[in-house]
Amino acid sequence: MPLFGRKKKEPEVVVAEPEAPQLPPPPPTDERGWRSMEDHRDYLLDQVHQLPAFGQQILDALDLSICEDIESDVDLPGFDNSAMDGYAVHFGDTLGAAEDAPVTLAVMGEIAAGDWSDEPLPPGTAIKIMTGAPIPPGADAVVPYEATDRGTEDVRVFAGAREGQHIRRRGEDVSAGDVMMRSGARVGARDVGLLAAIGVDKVMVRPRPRVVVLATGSELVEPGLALSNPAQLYDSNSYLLAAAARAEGAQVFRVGLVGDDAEAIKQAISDQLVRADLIITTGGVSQGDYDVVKAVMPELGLTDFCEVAMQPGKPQGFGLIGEDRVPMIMLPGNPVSAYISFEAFVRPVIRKMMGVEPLFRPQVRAIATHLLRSVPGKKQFARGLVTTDPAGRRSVTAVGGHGSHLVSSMARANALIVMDPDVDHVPAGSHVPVWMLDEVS
Ligand SMILES: Nc1nc2c(c(=O)[nH]1)N[C@H]1C(S)=C(S)[C@@H](COP(=O)(O)OP(=O)(O)OC[C@H]3O[C@@H](n4cnc5c(N)ncnc54)[C@H](O)[C@@H]3O)O[C@H]1N2
Ligand code: MOO
Repeated sequence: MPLFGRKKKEPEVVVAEPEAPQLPPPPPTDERGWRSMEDHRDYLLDQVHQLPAFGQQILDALDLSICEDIESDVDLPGFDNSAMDGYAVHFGDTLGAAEDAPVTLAVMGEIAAGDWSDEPLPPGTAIKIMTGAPIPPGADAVVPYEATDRGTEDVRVFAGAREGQHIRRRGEDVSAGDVMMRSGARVGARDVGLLAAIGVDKVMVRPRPRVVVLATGSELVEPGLALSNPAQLYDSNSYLLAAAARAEGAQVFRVGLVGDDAEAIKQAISDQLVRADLIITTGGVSQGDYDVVKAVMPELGLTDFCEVAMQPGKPQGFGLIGEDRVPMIMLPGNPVSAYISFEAFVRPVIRKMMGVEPLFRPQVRAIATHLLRSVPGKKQFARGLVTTDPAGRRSVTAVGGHGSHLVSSMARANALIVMDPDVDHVPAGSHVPVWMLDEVS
């Protein structure tokens, strides 16, 4: 065979199939195939991100998380000024003044709040001064009107003044360069006042997440309308979740109801993607023949349906939906399950998006007023009513039963009693962990 006539073999080019996008590997499960509440929560938190900060007018920044340290450019007060309506004087001129031995001083004029003059106050004289007006050079005390005869040409002073009395000093409240707010703090009403006082009109904050809330279920009816048969019921979940999300600071769009119809659900979710940072649905995530959410959502994005070792709230769904991978949390339909799932999963997600700490409800301890029973193998969330005695000791009483449909006892509760999967009961008089639902954090 001619040496040079042999054709070199072309190396075979192997083109790798592009990998289909996937959610990160889910957390481990137990022998029943269930995950822990904490693992599922952390799995969701890992897949959502803080929203980018933007400049917001201070009043509209209320309740949002600030993303910059705010240093004051100014002193507060910005100048020495009077704390009283009265007369600025040299305190030495008033020594020994008394009701029966007044000191008389010539009045040089008047200074109102907002007036400014470099003119020093001559010794032996006084000048009328209003609250907030600048102290003239040389003056070192203010005598309030009540200790004078309120004279306009001359004034009689009936009490000796102390050096510096009723003078508010420049910088005694804030010095230029002081840090007023730290990045990560939540802007409260008093912060808004302080920001305005130092002349700041806009701050960098994380926005309110736009949260779309949608209920699924053909049996549901909008409150205010008539039920057309006894098997129908009012949609309470979308209101409950919308209210809970709004209370956390989200900008909520409550879309309302969609029936158990695959096309209608796909259409409704697709329509909402454009305005959502987070979508929350309820219903249709369990094993039922009409649990359509679970069936159709994989067509719209990356999804994860699972069972969590908790009660209520066992069936859960999560997705990153559409081209923009909008996070979607699909909660169970039972109203108590939906709410407890909100507390366990949605609230921390909203807080992460807003950059608000702490992400989780602080777990505090309360004394059980009676025997509490739990279902071992699941983290149990019972509805509780916590009372606090004058010494600050909390006691908790369960309200209602464990049923996930008991909405009235949920409304009466102010706490969730948390019993870990290894707990089957808590004796009366023992401490039990609770999440306080109405405390602002
Ligand atoms: N065979 C099984 N059945 C069920 C299981 C299971 O593991 N195997 N899990 C149960 C658990 S736990 C829960 S929680 C529910 C969750 O079911 P879905 O998410 O599919 O919810 P639905 O079936 O749509 O509704 C359940 C229940 O809640 C009422 N509901 C629904 N939406 C609303 C609303 N917006 N407002 C008020 N009430 C609502 C609905 O009428 C049903 O009564 O599944 C169990 N079944
Ligand atoms: O988890 Mo279901 O939420 O037990 O009623």
